[in-house]
Amino acid sequence: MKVEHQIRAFEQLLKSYDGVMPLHRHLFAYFKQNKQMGSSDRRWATRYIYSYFRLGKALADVETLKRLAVADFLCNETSSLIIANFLPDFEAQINLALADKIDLVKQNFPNFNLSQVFSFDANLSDDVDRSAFLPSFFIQPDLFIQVKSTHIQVVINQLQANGIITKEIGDTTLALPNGTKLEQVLTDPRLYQIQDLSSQKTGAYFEPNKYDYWWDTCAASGGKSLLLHSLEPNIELLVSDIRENSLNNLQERFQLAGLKKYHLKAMDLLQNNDQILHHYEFDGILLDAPCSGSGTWGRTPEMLYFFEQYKIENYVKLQKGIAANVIKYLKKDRPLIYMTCSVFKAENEDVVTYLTNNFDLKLEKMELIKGYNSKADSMFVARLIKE
Ligand SMILES: C[S@@+](CC[C@H](N)C(=O)[O-])C[C@H]1O[C@@H](n2cnc3c(N)ncnc32)[C@H](O)[C@@H]1O
Repeated sequence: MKVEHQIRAFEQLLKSYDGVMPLHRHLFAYFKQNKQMGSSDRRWATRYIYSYFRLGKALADVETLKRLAVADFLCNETSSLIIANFLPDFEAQINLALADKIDLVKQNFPNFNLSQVFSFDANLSDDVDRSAFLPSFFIQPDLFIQVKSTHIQVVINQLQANGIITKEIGDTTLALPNGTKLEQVLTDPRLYQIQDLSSQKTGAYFEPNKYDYWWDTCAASGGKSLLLHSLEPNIELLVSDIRENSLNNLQERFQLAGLKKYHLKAMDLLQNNDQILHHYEFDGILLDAPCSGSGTWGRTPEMLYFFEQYKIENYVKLQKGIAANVIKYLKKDRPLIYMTCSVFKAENEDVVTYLTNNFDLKLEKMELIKGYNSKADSMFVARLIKE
């Protein structure tokens, strides 16, 4: 395929995308509309546009296609027509270690500044290691699944029989290459749950007791509820979310996992819900809050390019507002588990400080679970006890 053809396909795709919808959804719609693009065209256009956004705001003054060549060089271990055409001297270096590739780019583009890849540096939680976090955007994260320890060997066998490189992480977690089509390989969907590694690690903060009644306040399709249930199968749950359709998905997942003891309510937790909830008292509350998602931008690198700073404050208002409305339904001495998939201090440690300063809550422990060294997302979790 000629490079001109790939360039045209990339430029048209880039022009068509405004950052409003997630890039993977845009690509799905775009390829559906552009049926003349064959599978190879689609694959290259996808690789190029993801590489392009992984560069964030770095080298903004460099011409688009040259910038794409730098991005594609940093993000891939195989060459491309774009690299061969626009950075021919780099082509032979495609298999260098990432740190060496970054050095090579710096030597050739003195304006290259890693901190412009993620241009919200000043907002990061304190213990993010910038020197590991920033280059992590050039590496595609893995796909993680949680599997019951009793089934893990069956699952590994099925994956390996299909030639899928499988990394075992602990007794119940597997890391797989991103894009693995699990439903085509694993015949029984009850055997596994897709859940990021850091998300799985938040479970260590839940500490439920047998027969507890917990509330998953922002349940979406139920990832954290399923994690809680895997830790304590006797638990009873109230699950809620403002989005009714996400709760439909949750019901399917609960059925597959055999989670039966639950009640479901679609609720806007910024409103007063006393009419519905006045008699409720929970042994634990999960608040997996709506957030910027900045800990997951390795999977959605378009956000490095399109996210706007002012949005952080909007999320903080949501987080504080929802927390303020749910705490009163928590029993004394029991935990509120506050979580985000953000790496921003304002959404994490600062919200915790707000909660301990304004409510009868004491911080037991908190952590920014760093995924950037494990090809995973980063998450924040805090365990706060009602006094
Ligand atoms: C980070 S997601 C939750 C992910 C989920 N817990 C999981 O593990 O898959 C945050 C959720 O908060 C919900 N949400 C946003 N605003 C809300 C509100 N005002 N009241 C209730 N839920 C809200 C969103 O619909 C979204 O599903």
